[in-house]
Amino acid sequence: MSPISTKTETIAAIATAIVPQQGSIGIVRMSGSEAVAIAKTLFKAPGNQPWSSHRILYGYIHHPHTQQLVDEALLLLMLAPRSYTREDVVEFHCHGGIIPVQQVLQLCLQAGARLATPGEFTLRAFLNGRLDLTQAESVAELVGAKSPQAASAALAGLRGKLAAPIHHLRSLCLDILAEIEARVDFEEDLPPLNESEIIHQLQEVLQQLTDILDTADRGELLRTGLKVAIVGRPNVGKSSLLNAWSRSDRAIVTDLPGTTRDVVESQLVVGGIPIQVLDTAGIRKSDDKVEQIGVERSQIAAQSADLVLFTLDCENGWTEAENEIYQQVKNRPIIIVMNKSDRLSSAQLENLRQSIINQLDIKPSLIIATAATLNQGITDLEESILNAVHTENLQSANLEFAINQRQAAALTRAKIALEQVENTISDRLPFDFWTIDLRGAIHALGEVTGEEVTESVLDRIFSRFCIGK
Ligand SMILES: Nc1nc2c(c(=O)[nH]1)N(C=O)[C@@H](CNc1ccc(C(=O)N[C@@H](CCC(=O)O)C(=O)O)cc1)CN2
Ligand SMILES: Nc1nc2c(ncn2[C@@H]2O[C@H](COP(=O)(O)OP(=O)(O)OP(=O)(O)O)[C@@H](O)[C@H]2O)c(=O)[nH]1
Ligand SMILES: [K+]
Ligand SMILES: [Mg+2]
Repeated sequence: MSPISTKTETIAAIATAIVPQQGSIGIVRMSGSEAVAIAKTLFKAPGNQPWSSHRILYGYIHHPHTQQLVDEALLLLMLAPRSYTREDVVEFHCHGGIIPVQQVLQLCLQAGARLATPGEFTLRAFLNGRLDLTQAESVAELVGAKSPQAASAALAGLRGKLAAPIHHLRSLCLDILAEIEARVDFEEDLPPLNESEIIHQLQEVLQQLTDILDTADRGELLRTGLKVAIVGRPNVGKSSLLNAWSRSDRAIVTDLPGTTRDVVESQLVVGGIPIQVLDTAGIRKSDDKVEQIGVERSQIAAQSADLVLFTLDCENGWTEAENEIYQQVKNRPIIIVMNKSDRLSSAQLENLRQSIINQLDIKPSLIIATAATLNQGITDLEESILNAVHTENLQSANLEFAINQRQAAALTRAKIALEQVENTISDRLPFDFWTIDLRGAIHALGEVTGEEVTESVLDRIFSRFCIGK
């Protein structure tokens, strides 16, 4: 055990995904004061391989009492403070699957370690000052990333690209607070406050906060993504569209109207945005009890979607049936999909497009043509979706990280508090009033970095991690 580490409970967990009969290597890790001592009772390294930090040892894991052989493995030792948690860390790199790692974990627990709670390794990295809270949150976001773009934003966060400016802004606010507080306590002994300088600094902080807050929409898109519902009357080709788009046979397609009875889901990624696509039952009045429930579910799906792909059959054009359904969904963001475009000449298609534009008063970029069964128009569909969610702003954002909802909420509180300070100054209220809101802003910034955060907030954040992280 390294001299600077104090005694800590030793935790253990399987750090890799466990899948029966799969995964060539599985890792069990331990962190805490007893990690090395426990490892030494389980792991025998032939020859004289030194147990020194950042070394890999080769050997065998045995049951400490029966000497029963459990696995042939590698052991990685990282001694405090040079480890992820800043405590002594031992990793057993075992054979994959589920049996070796579970047996090794059991041995660690029997030898005195306790099973780690979700995110507890990263919690320790945070509590021991290796990561601030934004970096710790980025770890979970990186693991949960559904696209390379989401991973890249998380990695920027992990590398402190958000932490650095927030720490900087907080310390600027602390400096301003100190300046003002000095006047509250010793007004007579000090030169007068340079008010315009303070106002200038506040404006600077507010501008940076605004830039950072502008990454929230991108964060939301990259993390949560979009729910897109394909809606329309029966037989227009909704399920065919889902299949063409997801390059699968996910949904049943037949020439019978009323084929889809329940909502069918598929996951896609478009421009880095995870998209949950819902194919729905064609909307019409029906005496069939099952179909009627399906239609109700279509309506619920449309209302819960971020975007509705309102699909029609080009051959039938825009009919009264379309009008009726459109009335039900027009409160949602909509893209009109003219499917079965292969059934029309390009002149006819253009006429249909124009008549829809005239009737609905809708932006031309929100009407696209597809021929689902021929896999045509999918690229246009995706472009139109990215357009509809304004990703041009998202891509030009020159900040690599993207804040999450918790961070956005706290930064908004900080922004409002600083705007309040500006008001207090222009209203010429006494210094005490300035400091109240300034402290509020400092506190909110501290909630982002984790310098001022309650146990329950930490619990909420780390409980979303997986075990072993
Ligand atoms: N096997 C393994 N792979 C892994 C991890 C791990 O813990 N184990 N990681 C876990 O998430 C990530 C890598 N992150 C890590 C971050 C810091 C340290 C570490 O030991 N840092 C020390 C020593 C640095 C040095 O020697 O220069 C330090 O920062 O003091 C290790 C892994 C991804 N891959
Ligand atoms: N020519 C042509 N036929 C299509 C196209 N898309 C779908 N179809 C055909 O239209 C019929 C209905 O397709 P589906 O995908 O089942 O339509 P749906 O809207 O899901 O129908 P319901 O689930 O019954 O509401 C099938 O026979 C498809 O092969 C297309 O782009 N062009
Ligand atoms: K059908
Ligand atoms: Mg269908």
